Amino acid sequence: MKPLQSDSTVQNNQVAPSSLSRHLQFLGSPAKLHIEHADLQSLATQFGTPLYVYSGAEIRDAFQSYAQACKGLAEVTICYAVKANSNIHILKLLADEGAGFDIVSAGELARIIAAGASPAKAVFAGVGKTVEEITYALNQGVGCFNVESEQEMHRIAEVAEKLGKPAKVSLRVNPDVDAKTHPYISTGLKENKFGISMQLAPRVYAFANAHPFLQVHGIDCHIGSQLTDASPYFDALDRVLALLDQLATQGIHIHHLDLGGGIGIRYRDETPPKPADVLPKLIEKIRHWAAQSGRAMPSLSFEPGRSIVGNAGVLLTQVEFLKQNEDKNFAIVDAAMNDLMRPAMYEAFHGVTPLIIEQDKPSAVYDVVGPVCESGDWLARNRELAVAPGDVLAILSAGAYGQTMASNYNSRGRAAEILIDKGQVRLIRKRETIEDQLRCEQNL
Ligand SMILES: Cc1ncc(COP(=O)(O)O)c(C=O)c1O
Ligand SMILES: N[C@@H](CCCC[NH3+])C(=O)O
Repeated sequence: MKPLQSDSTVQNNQVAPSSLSRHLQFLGSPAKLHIEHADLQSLATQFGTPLYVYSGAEIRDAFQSYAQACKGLAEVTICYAVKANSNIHILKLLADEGAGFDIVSAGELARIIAAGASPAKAVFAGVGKTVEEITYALNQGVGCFNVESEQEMHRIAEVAEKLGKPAKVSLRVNPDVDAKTHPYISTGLKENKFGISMQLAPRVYAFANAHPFLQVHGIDCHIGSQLTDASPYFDALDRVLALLDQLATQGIHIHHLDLGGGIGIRYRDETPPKPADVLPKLIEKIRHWAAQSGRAMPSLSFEPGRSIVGNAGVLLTQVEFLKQNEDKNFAIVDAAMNDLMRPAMYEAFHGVTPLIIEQDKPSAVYDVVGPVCESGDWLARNRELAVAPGDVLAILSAGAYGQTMASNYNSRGRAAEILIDKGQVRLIRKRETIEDQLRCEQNL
């Protein structure tokens, strides 16, 4: 295959070494990619591709980086955002580490229950909670609803009254700050659908405070995802604290702050802040505010998703064909946009590397594309890769919003998932079969 002229858009070599994490390393000669001590090529041979593989140690380390950043500073619960990766074995691992959970649907609540976690440690966000979802959550004893509209507050009150079960509520406020991230994953601007405006919040709190079946628990604010700059967190916190002062003058006292998730990860060359860079400073600001206004320090929670699991996972995919059209080379692989939606949806960058680095193997510049019938079905563009048909590639930083955003488009089954943890290789989700896909449409 003729190598293309390299230009500045070409990603030289297969992988930005910085995207390889502590538990994802090339070992041996020839260099083979490993997660902890498991050889990924052997896993691809044993379990087939496409295959998601996660490092339990990486997930634990990432979770502990949050827990340690807050240790001794305040009463803090880290509520892992289930939408990032909702495999029940990963949820169990995190529950065992002490995580609470941020959920957005009855399905996510059912998953944490299946994982053996306590619903009381779950906060339920989302702009469109149905009566059925609210009923289920109250019956299961969900910790708190993060309420996103006045209408939703009324609905929760009605359901709670009907069931005779008081509901704990926090308002998710929209602070109208720019999280400086991709517009599709910014959530804290007034043009976004999320949260209640600062202007409306006092009225909704007053309603909740007066209702016999609502218990005002706290305030919640999540401004967006893949944040690489910490300053929007501080802007949002300033606005939240100002609102709390205003509410206090109405006799509404808030004792819990949920500051959301959103800390980014390195996909290519980003330098996102670490929890230890951000959380202690946020906590210090809250402590200072509480001391100045003569209040007790509130309890806190954070809702990280991507930064817990993103760099703990890779997607393994086999090269089926190398193809050349005009002046473009394609590496056609067996994973596609239905397995990893992020490139098609956000033009997101993911590092790519062959699992085995063979010296002297000729390289060329490829677009790595899947078999789905869409021109947008690409996983990586303009990458210099030394590959041949049959080789297996790792798509890096695929642990968050990978499998959870997967679909059956083109009637493709979802990939299998493997967790490497404490020296063991565990299949944590079977590959979806054609029969699995047909089940909901047959024998009706
Ligand atoms: C309400 C809420 N909390 C937490 C998260 C987790 O965000 P991230 O994965 O960026 O940490 C999200 C997703 O952006 C969210 O919508
Ligand atoms: N799906 C997004 C993140 C969305 C965050 C949810 N509010 C991504 O893949 O980056």
